[in-house]
Amino acid sequence: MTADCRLYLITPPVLPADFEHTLASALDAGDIAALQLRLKNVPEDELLRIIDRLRPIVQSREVAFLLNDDPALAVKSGCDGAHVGQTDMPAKEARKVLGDLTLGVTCHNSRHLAMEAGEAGADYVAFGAFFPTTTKEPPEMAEIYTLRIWAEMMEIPCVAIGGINAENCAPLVRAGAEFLAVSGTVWGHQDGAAAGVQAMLRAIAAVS
Ligand SMILES: Cc1ncc(COP(=O)(O)OP(=O)(O)O)c(N)n1
Ligand SMILES: Cc1ncsc1CCOP(=O)(O)O
Ligand SMILES: [Mg+2]
Repeated sequence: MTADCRLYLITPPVLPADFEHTLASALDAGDIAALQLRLKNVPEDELLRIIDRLRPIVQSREVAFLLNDDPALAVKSGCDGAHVGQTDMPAKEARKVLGDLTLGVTCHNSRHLAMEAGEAGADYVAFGAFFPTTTKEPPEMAEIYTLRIWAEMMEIPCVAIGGINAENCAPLVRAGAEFLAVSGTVWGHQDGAAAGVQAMLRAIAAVS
């Protein structure tokens, strides 16, 4: 099953100057399902200012604006949802905080964690890291088998993440990932973020 695999962008760990412009060019380069703001160790007031700057750019393009780690701040700041990991807020609590907003949950390489996330009300589950990445030190690597079985058996959409690029994404698309979450391959693309998005979209479309 290769249809309907969409791109999910994660911001760089540190936002470069004029990121608004880069972000807009990436979002205008092709179909993007979501943008996750993922910044660590940034005080809440600064994060709120950043959200106020970036959220309209994303939401005006009908792209979901998701906040990493902090469901309460996501609600407070008008985001479309939040992504929580296993050591952030428990998924059940995150669902209560978010109401009807989108909830994504990190499940590493575990279908068991993904089942629990689904029972707690997750809108998507994320498996990874599938490939080496410099964006984060992943606690665990994930197997394509985990993704394939989940996609075959379960209705809840799954996101694949970790070191994904245009050259290595085909097996994840073939395994049934509904979304590919990428950061480095887009923001670090030698020809700019728009070219990074287009390379990913071409690679996804080429899978048959
Ligand atoms: C889509 C997506 N998948 C996984 C993660 C990782 O979340 P987490 O395990 O909480 O690690 P941090 O990203 O918070 O360092 C994610 N953010 N997004
Ligand atoms: C947030 C996160 N969680 C697991 S790997 C990863 C980093 C994804 O970024 P990249 O696409 O640059 O590997
Ligand atoms: Mg987290």
